Amino acid sequence: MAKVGVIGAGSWGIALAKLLRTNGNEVTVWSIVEEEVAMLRREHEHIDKLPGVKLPEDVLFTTDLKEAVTGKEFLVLAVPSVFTRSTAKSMAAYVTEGQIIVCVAKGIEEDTLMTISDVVEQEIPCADVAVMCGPSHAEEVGVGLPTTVVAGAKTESTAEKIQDLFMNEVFRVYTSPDMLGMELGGSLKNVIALAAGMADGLGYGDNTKAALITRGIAEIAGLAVKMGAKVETLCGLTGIGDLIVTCESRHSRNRKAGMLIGQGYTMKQATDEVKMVVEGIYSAKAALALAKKYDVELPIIEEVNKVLFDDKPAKEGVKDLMVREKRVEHLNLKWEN
Ligand SMILES: NC(=O)c1ccc[n+]([C@@H]2O[C@H](COP(=O)([O-])OP(=O)(O)OC[C@H]3O[C@@H](n4cnc5c(N)ncnc54)[C@H](O)[C@@H]3O)[C@@H](O)[C@H]2O)c1
Ligand SMILES: O=P(O)(O)OC[C@H](O)CO
Repeated sequence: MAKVGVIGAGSWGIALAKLLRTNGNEVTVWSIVEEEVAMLRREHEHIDKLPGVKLPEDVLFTTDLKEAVTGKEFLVLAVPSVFTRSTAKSMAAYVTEGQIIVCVAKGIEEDTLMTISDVVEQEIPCADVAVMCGPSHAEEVGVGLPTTVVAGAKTESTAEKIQDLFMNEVFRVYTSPDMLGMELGGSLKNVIALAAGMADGLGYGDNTKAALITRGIAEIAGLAVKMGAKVETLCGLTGIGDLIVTCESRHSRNRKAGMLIGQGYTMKQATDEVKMVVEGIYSAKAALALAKKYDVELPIIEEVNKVLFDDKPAKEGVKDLMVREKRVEHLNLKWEN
């Protein structure tokens, strides 16, 4: 049994807090939002973001970051990516050497183009910073449906500690040394999910969706591998696995936002309707900036940016993808004759 602080009380933080308590750990959940903590103390349930998922009565809730961080062997950082730096900065005063921080948010910092784990490491250099991601919607983890994820860390021993902490008969955790590949897969899939949602909103079919998923992973892998990630990671749970779930699931926030945009909502109207964080909107610009920096073509992600930020109708975006200059499927495959 370990002492764990879950930092962030949105749907993912709450689902993981329940899982960690079920595994026998002592769990304290922190939120910056006072009303949220009051509601969680009263209801033992996040009635807005994860309704129907009751937390054991002995899970503690606090707005005091010092209380949530001090003396915990593991800190699970579950705030949306835009709040990662500010939250890590505030945590830094209380974190001590060797505490393991498991980053579970998915994003790329827009100004610096840094991954979440790099941001946390910059703000809290004494911590052992790791990541955990994969195809895992809070709504399903919260009710114990079989789920698989990957724990990535700089050392095998840390990855295995995280594996042991979270793993149970309905939550299978693999390990990986490729944190970069995991984080890029997890962040960039959200941008493709917006495109998949737009296709749904436009009334397009399964062929369109399959095309977006497969050409989407080709875009993600092309960029990620050029940045130093391993191709195996993009073929695994945190690459194609997470992309499939986010493009297909009724729980997907990014797909839902895209669908509403495809139906004619503005970006603001769509995110207001979804209510939970739509990370792909933040990662879209960062992805384009990375593509420029690493000289990689990202046609789907480029069109998503135009729809989100230049008011281009989604239908025109799809058409422009279809009539791009003709080409081979894989640039590295050549005819021998
Ligand atoms: N929900 C999922 O199924 C899921 C699964 C895997 C990964 N993730 C990732 O986890 C992260 C969190 O997602 P979520 O779905 O829990 O989000 P959410 O929208 O449900 O929750 C957001 C939470 O952030 C916190 N918050 C609000 N303002 C803040 C501030 N100024 N500073 C710090 N914290 C603040 C609050 O606790 C709020 O409830 C995202 O990066 C998401 O991609 C989510
Ligand atoms: O699928 P979404 O858009 O809800 O994103 C949340 C998580 O990244 C799912 O793995």
